[in-house]
Amino acid sequence: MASARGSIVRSLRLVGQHVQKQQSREMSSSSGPQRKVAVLGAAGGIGQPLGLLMKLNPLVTHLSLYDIAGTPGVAADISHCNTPAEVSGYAGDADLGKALEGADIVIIPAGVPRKPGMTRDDLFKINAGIVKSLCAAISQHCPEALVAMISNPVNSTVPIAAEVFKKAGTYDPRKLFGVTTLDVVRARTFYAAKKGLNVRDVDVPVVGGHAGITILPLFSQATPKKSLEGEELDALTKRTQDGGTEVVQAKAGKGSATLSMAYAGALFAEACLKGLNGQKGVIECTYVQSSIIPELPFFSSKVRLGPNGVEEIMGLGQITEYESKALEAMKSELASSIQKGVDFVHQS
Ligand SMILES: NC(=O)c1ccc[n+]([C@@H]2O[C@H](COP(=O)([O-])OP(=O)(O)OC[C@H]3O[C@@H](n4cnc5c(N)ncnc54)[C@H](O)[C@@H]3O)[C@@H](O)[C@H]2O)c1
Ligand SMILES: O=C(O)C[C@H](O)C(=O)O
Repeated sequence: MASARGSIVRSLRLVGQHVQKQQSREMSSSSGPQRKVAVLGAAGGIGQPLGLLMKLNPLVTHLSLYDIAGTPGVAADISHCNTPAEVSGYAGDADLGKALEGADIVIIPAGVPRKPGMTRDDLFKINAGIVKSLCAAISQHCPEALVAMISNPVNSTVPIAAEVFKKAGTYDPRKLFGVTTLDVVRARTFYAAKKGLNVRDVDVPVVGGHAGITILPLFSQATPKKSLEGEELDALTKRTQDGGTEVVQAKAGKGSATLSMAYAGALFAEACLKGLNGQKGVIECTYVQSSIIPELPFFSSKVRLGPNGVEEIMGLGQITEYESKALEAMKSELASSIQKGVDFVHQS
């Protein structure tokens, strides 16, 4: 009897804690700034779980879900979660303006994913056009928004977005990002597992771009610091670079990373929201217009985020000979992917 009463008291206490947490979340959301986040490609493999994670984020007050089809259903479903963000679903070109109007952040996972045997660059033919038309709409309806590009090939789709914005006269390089957070998420996971560390304590900067050898994890700067060299370093570097292919092969024709990408995209969007809201010390690796490697006008490195997007692009820090060789090796591929994106906008 006494133990039954004890367990009822414990359950009531847990319910009380849950309600308190919920209330404090609602207060922080209703007392904080109004923030509209738009997801373009919201009915897709990434878009759906990403929409869900953004609905759970207390910094989001309005979630706008856009796709060419299917979004009313996704929006109705997500809107039933008892968190404060208001949810709207928009489907089709005619609704794109409404989906974007007033957005603070636009996240773009629209476009086709890889199948086994394909490179990310094989997606260029289809995704370049999709990104171009979505970015034209952004420059018309929410030119001040931060734009977080997930659609592949990121190494080219970000330069495409930049050129579209330049043409429209709305380009602000501080507000355009290629989302490379999944590379960081993978590097942290693989490093923690290899070194027997608690993954929550681990960080690994990843620089360069987002395809094969252009992905360069800087394990020499990983924290907590553990010795990593020779074959072990090679294997971990390669696994991080091939993380996307590992998932594509495991899914065997049913697409590429969606759930881990939604998680990574939500982490990145939250960092952008914190920066917009004036939180200090928000640092993420992301692919942005950069001059730290002169021959690569876009490059991913640690970036400090703030109320205007990019506040500071941090240098590479001290890198090892191994990393410096890998950096040299990626340059021509990354430079030509960037140029391919630029040319696409000017030739089409
Ligand atoms: N940056 C990264 O780390 C990373 C990680 C994983 C996947 N990706 C990329 O993200 C993209 C999406 O992947 P997915 O698995 O979600 O694909 P998916 O096919 O499941 O979903 C894509 C969605 O985009 C929509 N879409 C197509 N054209 C559109 C348009 N003009 N406007 C709005 N929506 C449009 C489709 O209707 C679909 O719902 C792919 O290009 C993939 O390679 C990037
Ligand atoms: O690998 C892909 O095609 C998707 C994505 O870029 C990833 O890294 O998982």
